[in-house]
Amino acid sequence: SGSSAFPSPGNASYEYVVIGGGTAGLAMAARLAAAGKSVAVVEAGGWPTEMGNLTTVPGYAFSNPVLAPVEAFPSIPLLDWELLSQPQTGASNRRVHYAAGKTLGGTSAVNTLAYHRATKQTHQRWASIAGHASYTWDKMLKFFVKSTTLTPPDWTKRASPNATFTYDSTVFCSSSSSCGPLQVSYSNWVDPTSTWFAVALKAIGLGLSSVGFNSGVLSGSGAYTTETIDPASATRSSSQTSYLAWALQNTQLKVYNRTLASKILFTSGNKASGVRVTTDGAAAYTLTATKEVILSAGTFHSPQLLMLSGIGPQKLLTPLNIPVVKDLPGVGQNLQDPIFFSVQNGVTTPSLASELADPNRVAPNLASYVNNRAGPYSSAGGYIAFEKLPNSSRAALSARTLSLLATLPDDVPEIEYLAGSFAGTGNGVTTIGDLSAAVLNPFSRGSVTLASASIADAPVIDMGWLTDPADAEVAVAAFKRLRQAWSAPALASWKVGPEVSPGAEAVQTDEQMLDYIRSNAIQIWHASATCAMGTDPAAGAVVDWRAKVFGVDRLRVVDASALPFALPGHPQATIYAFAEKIAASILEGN
Ligand SMILES: Cc1cc2nc3c(=O)[nH]c(=O)nc-3n(C[C@H](O)[C@H](O)[C@H](O)COP(=O)(O)OP(=O)(O)OC[C@H]3O[C@@H](n4cnc5c(N)ncnc54)[C@H](O)[C@@H]3O)c2cc1C
Repeated sequence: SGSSAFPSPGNASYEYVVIGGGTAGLAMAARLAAAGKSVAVVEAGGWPTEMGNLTTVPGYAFSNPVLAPVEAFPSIPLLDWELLSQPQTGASNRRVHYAAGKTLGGTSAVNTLAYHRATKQTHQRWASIAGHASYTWDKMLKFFVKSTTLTPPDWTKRASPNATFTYDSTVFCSSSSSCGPLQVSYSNWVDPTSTWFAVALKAIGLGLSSVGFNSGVLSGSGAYTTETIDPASATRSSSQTSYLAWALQNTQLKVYNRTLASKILFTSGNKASGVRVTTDGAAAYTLTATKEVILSAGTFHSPQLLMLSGIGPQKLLTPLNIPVVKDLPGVGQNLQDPIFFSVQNGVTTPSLASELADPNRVAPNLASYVNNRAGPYSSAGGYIAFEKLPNSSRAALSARTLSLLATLPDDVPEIEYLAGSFAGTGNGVTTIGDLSAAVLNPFSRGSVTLASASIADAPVIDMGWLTDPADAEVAVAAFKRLRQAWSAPALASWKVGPEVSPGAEAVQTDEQMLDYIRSNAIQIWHASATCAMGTDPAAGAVVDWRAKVFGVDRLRVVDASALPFALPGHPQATIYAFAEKIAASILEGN
């Protein structure tokens, strides 16, 4: 079926073959196809709507069972790779399920929708590590702009006391011709708990930002974050609903979904020449790439595919009898995974979680969503704040930790605070307010390695949580900040009863705090840098500034794995912009 966008399985040839129809992969594929290139995208999963409304309705984003970070996690094979980590030696030896989207849209179809950008000096740091000025904020801004369309907040629907704010629209497109497919807007409902958390965070010094978190400034304030929500329908905007939907209408892009890539093929001279794939587990075939193979399989699967194809640490490949195409020691190493943990109290207000859990609220909330695209179902939460720890917290840090933190640029926050909630526990309490802190710049390092030489076996994942003592010290300092925020006098009328978790009695000393964190911290789902960008492959870099893999030809890695380090905060905005940048670079002949 040569004219269909969804070709039948069988050998075929394209200029570009993109492995992974996820966040970065669909943006890459759409841009190359829009320029008239012949492009195929290979995606292991199907369509996110195979799980009904779960991936579509913003209110479900946080209650999606796919998020469960526990060993006994629910199986959702239509959406999730079902990855389970190695025991985390720094985190009570827990094995953790790590969600990763297995569907068109990839992880953009299962994430929790927060959209914001990194800081100006983060981009300067990226440019220095990549050895190329094109990663500076000023040079990257056009790609953030090109990937998105911003819709201002709908103040009628958001009508809620104390929840107005200002923001910077100049960092988004100004005319439809310069706008991109990803929809960025604000929830059409304000969770009352988040307005209280805004008060709490203000009490510890983090007032409301006047520009929001898309202008290259994060540290020192809170903000209602933009989200990847299409305001017209109040539904999730993923790379599938945005870039792919557009490309299917406007380009000749070919999509091989339910198709697993097992190996990148090379011709003599280490030139990538195509990809071995299988659709629905049937006979393998080859998609030839006459120009390039672009690997966008994500933080866990991009290094897996590189290693299965002979590119990686020789000492790991040889024992598995994988012929080495290129000994590249950094592949799968350098994994950086921010963790977060919370302090919880009963509170008097309803919240997103309690609204969705209350049987008496289902009918009115559904009516509001269906008829008016408003109410809790239209919302994915959204108050966050960033800071560098204040001097009062730094006083407790060791010299080593302080010197490690001093290697980060001045404007890079160390902690992110997130306002969340759970449905309540009885005793008259209907909502548990959940204030979390994330340690944004882990010094611990994890890895992705192989269990076998076969794609049938999941990659072996070790996030390395809290194995560097600096992360443990910063985590304890952040935990104390959470309690400071909760003890703000302004919250007295809102809080109900004693601290629910971990409990004021049970956790008092630094040691007890660290024990609690080791036993309860979870990932904030931002693992990255397993095929890190840099200039020196001997020092662990896997790709250069063009995202080209060192030591081979015609192969790039474009996704969260190619980021040089953990970005401060939520990465999807930057991953889309990164894909736009490399697509532009390819089209310019770089
Ligand atoms: C639960 C969760 C919540 C998150 N919340 C947020 C948030 O609120 N804001 C934010 O900014 N970020 C968030 N993130 C992080 C962000 O969504 C991811 O970092 C980002 O989507 C990763 O994009 P990617 O292109 O690297 O990979 P993905 O989007 O995961 O794409 C990889 C694609 O490759 C496919 N693939 C893999 N292996 C193969 C193979 N062998 N053959 C064929 N196809 C293959 C996968 O199925 C997938 O579609 C969240 C992540 C998770 C898991």
